[in-house]
Amino acid sequence: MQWTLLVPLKPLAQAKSRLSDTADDRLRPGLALAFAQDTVAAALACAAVRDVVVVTDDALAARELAAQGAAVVPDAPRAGLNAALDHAAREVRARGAGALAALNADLPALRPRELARALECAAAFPRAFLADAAGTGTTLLSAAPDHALRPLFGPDSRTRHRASGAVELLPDPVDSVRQDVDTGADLRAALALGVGAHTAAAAARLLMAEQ
Ligand SMILES: Nc1nc2c(ncn2[C@@H]2O[C@H](COP(=O)(O)OP(=O)(O)OP(=O)(O)O)[C@@H](O)[C@H]2O)c(=O)[nH]1
Ligand SMILES: C=C(OP(=O)(O)O)C(=O)O
Repeated sequence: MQWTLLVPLKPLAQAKSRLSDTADDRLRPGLALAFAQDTVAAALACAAVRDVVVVTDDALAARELAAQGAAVVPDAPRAGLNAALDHAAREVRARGAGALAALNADLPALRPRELARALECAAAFPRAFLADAAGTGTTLLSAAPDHALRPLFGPDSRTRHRASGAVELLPDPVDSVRQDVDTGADLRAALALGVGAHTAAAAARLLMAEQ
């Protein structure tokens, strides 16, 4: 099965607010963009992915991610993450997309093969999801062709996605797909897994600023 991935991204100036004790206002937007660039690069390199559609209103991120090969859908509802995903899912389905998955933009250690493994498991179910490394959230939510995505991201989304009937995926280790970065500790965990080039450069700038 070939997938269309929806990658939602907040305006960079507001993104990753929980990283404010790790990266100040001058560095945090660049860090959020770097996470998204590494996420999109790995997604585009995944053999199971047909296309990557970034859902954002951020002009700089839209330009940079389009240059990598992603399509961009504006966050027209401007009513939060789930509304943005619902809107983008309708748009891409109207243009003929089949299997869909929402994938967070904060997965800087993402490995194409691990993403392929998670999507391969997801292909067996109408709707499925992958829990994040912390165990309470969700990094990926999938919908087979002809099934609505029905995103329920946010606090305790693992429980909410399960309660909605989505099947929890338990693939062989896919740590890089689960390791979202919300906090400084998450960033250290992602760096230990091995991040993409954009995040490596942004993390080096963080270290320089600390000295
Ligand atoms: N398009 C769009 N994306 C969103 C919105 N809210 C969150 N996202 C994205 O959804 C994904 C998961 O969100 P979070 O992990 O909470 O990221 P965040 O909102 O930047 O982080 P915090 O500010 O710390 O809550 C990230 O890729 C965000 O950029 C929204 O309102 N619109
Ligand atoms: C929006 C989510 O991400 P986070 O927990 O990283 O805020 C979620 O897990 O549903």
